[in-house]
Amino acid sequence: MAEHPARPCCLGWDFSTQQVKVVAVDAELNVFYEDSVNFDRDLLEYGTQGGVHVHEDGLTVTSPVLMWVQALDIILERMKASGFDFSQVLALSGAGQQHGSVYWKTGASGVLTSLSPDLLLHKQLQACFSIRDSPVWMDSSTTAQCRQLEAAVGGAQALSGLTGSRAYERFTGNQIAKIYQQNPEAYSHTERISLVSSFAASLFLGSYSPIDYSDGSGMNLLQIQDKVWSQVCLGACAPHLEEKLGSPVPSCSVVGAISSYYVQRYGFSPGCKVVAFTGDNPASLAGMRLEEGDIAVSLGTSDTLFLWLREPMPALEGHIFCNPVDARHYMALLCFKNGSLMREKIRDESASCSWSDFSEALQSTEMGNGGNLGFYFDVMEITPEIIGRHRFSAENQVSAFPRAVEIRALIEGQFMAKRIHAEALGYRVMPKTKILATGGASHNRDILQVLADVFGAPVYVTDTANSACVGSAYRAFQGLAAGTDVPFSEVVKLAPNPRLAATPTAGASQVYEALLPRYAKLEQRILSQIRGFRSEFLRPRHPC
Ligand SMILES: Nc1ncnc2c1ncn2[C@@H]1O[C@H](COP(=O)(O)OP(=O)(O)O)[C@@H](O)[C@H]1O
Ligand SMILES: O=C(CO)[C@@H](O)[C@H](O)COP(=O)(O)O
Repeated sequence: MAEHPARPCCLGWDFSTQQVKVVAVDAELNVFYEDSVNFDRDLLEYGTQGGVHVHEDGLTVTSPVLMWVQALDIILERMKASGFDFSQVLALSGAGQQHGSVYWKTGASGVLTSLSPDLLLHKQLQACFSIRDSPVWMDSSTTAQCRQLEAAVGGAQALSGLTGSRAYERFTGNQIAKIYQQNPEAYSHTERISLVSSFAASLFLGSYSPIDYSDGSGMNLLQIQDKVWSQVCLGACAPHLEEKLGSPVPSCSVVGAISSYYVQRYGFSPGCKVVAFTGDNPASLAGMRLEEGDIAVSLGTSDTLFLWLREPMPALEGHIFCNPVDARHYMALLCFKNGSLMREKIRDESASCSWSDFSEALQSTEMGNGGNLGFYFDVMEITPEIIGRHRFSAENQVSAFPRAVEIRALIEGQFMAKRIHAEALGYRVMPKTKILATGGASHNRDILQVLADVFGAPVYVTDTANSACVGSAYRAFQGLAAGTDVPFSEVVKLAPNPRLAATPTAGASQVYEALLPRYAKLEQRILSQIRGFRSEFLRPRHPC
């Protein structure tokens, strides 16, 4: 067993779509331990693809809740086997994929508070969930519930003004409403509903952790200005919901001390603090030390783009969340569902399953792709609501591209969409704009080059692409400093600065200034075709 010197630290966890990850960060903010468990590869028995099960209707998407628990067992056992000194952990915090929900069965809190240190968690929590397959952010089966919620509050804009977003299928309130409507018995046997983030925090606390304001903003239930549950939204979703959710708390709250289970089984100090867990995007904002004016682009399972905001400006597109590190401020977020899994599909089809062949294709093609543009949405996209693959040469619509052109069309299209939708929210790229990239695909320099070219701004990365994990560890340090009025920027002042990864190629701005309006126009054209098709298809048929 390797010996590790004593090193006081904080742990940062991330329960994301495809894996559970952890980092240990010392008092000088150096990351000295990293590990992850991948659901598809390391937990074959659950049979997930990309960490999820897509149901037969093509809309319902869930993950087995016990798989998440077992992944935590595996990582903790590995850390123990490697000689990790848990007694040095001062505090921990974490992140979860946003919007997903966990349904604790009546009586589960009793099991949580009396965990036996002799058994793994997943063995003890088997019977603790009234719904064993948790709906996750990729689910888009709740359109009816979304319309009901918007109608209850006076429309989409009214809901957005109140909760930061119009009704979105993946948002937790609509997911809860569907469960209540379709499975009222399971709902009535549920004593607590957690987000993935507060569920993970509960595992460490040995009792139910509250939901934090920032991840709570992704539910269509929280009034983002007053930071209380909206009674009208709760009432429109399901009965007795407030008591099942518990009261939300500021994101930097210490929610308690670690459960004695971890003290006895792994040697944590009983004084180790648990700081409220939050969503993976808010945690990334902390991990990247995002500043006002910067743009963060996360290239994980989903692609997201987010910004620091002083004033909320809720709109019909995009989301406003409470800021995870400064309770007075907000963050804006755009989410794109066809992110890494779409890139992997095109890699497998057009680059022999190899990222290096994929990169070569990007290197061998020109900026602007000779006027060839593509839209690649194998699953119904969130921003904008388009499905299918749509390719356009400089002249007209085409059904296929040569392999290398296909790859550049995918990546340029993904980044043009991000720029267009960010600008629709009022964001402008300025001469001093920095793009901070994170997530699995930020390892790929050629992808980052296209990002720099399309935005006409330099792209920076941090040493670890796990910004949600690192941000969680930083937030744990922030929790330790709570009550001392030390701002987050002060807590993370020793953290390494992001490194420059790509600068715009000469001539890029001319190429993309011309292409962006064309891409936006084609997007509108596809959207209106899809809307036309939908209304034709859904029009009530009168028997003649
Ligand atoms: N070299 C690479 N080029 C492009 N994409 C990559 C590369 N390495 C990993 N990825 C992508 O990173 C994704 C995982 O990203 P990650 O941020 O860890 O996801 P999540 O946090 O959502 O589980 C994988 O699905 C894979 O497609
Ligand atoms: O739905 C959203 C944000 O609104 C997603 O970004 C999820 O939070 C999943 O995150 P990753 O696992 O892709 O990081």
